[in-house]
Amino acid sequence: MAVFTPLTDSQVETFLSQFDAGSLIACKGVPAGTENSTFFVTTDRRELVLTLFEQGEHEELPFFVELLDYLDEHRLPVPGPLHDRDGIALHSLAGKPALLFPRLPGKHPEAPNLAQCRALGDALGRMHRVSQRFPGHRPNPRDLHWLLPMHHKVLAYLSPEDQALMKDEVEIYQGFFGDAPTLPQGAIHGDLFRDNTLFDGDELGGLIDFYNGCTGDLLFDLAIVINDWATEADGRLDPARYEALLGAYQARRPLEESEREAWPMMLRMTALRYWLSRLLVVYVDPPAHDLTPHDPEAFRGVLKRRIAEGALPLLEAAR
Ligand SMILES: Nc1ncnc2c1ncn2[C@@H]1O[C@H](COP(=O)(O)OP(=O)(O)OP(=O)(O)O)[C@@H](O)[C@H]1O
Ligand SMILES: N[C@@H](CCO)C(=O)O
Repeated sequence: MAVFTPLTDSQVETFLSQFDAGSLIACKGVPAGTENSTFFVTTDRRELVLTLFEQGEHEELPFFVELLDYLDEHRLPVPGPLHDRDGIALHSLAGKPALLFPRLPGKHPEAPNLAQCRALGDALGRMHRVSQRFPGHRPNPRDLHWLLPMHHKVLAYLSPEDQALMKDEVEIYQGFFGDAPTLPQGAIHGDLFRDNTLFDGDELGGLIDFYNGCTGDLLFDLAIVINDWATEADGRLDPARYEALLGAYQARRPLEESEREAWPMMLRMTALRYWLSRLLVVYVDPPAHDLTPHDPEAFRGVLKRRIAEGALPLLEAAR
């Protein structure tokens, strides 16, 4: 159930007629996704994805279009939005902002193998190389500046032990990142979980769902990826997936010394970022629809592991 706004064929036909993308054969709502209405659209020329933006800050949509255009121009595997005959990508449909994308091949990897981890590390490394020159700007909405005020909102729902854990951690990040040198900056995906990628076998079909995209620490993106892609259900890092992903990443963009120093702390901070965002969904701001929220406990577990065990060693870049 991720069609919050149903569309008629005639609405979609009129919408499509503005683009050079062929005429409508079929339009089917996509059940996955929790935030936007997504449709798979088949025309006589190609397969497309139509997204209606149901929530979020619509004034930020031009940033996402610019970012996807930029990455697409640099040959990254992302769905570059289609522009109409006047060069405009962002439209309105059924009263909602709408974008049309190419449909990328593949499905989300549930248990990624090493080849898939290498492919993802390679793509993210390439993306971060070019994204450092991306001219757009959108401050990271989920960095330490967000953790500081937001963690107070969930404390009342936590056990005394978890309250202490969360408060202590946020204080440690403040001390650490407050004194640390600025880390390499650029445009980041901001939520590159397995379900925001598509794989056709071992081949990466694409990175999707850039609506957490922003500019900030590149290392933040990489830590989110490791905490999802190279982590067991009990929060433990999987050494083989960790090395495959980081080796491929660093072959494209070797980490700088400042990043290597910040790495264990960044893994902790991004684990807490998801523990907190998931707690907020469960207790503070539940969505109107009845989809099962993601489990906050999983990221509490990741955080506790990272605190107890640190990061695995960061090998030198494979050259
Ligand atoms: N360009 C694309 N090519 C192929 N499939 C796509 C594309 N964009 C989206 N999808 C499919 O549609 C689903 C929902 O899209 P998306 O993740 O953008 O929605 P969402 O509502 O923002 O979801 P989320 O809960 O992940 O934030 C994806 O899981 C994927 O299966
Ligand atoms: N990737 C997020 C949900 C979408 O923002 C999570 O796993 O909590």
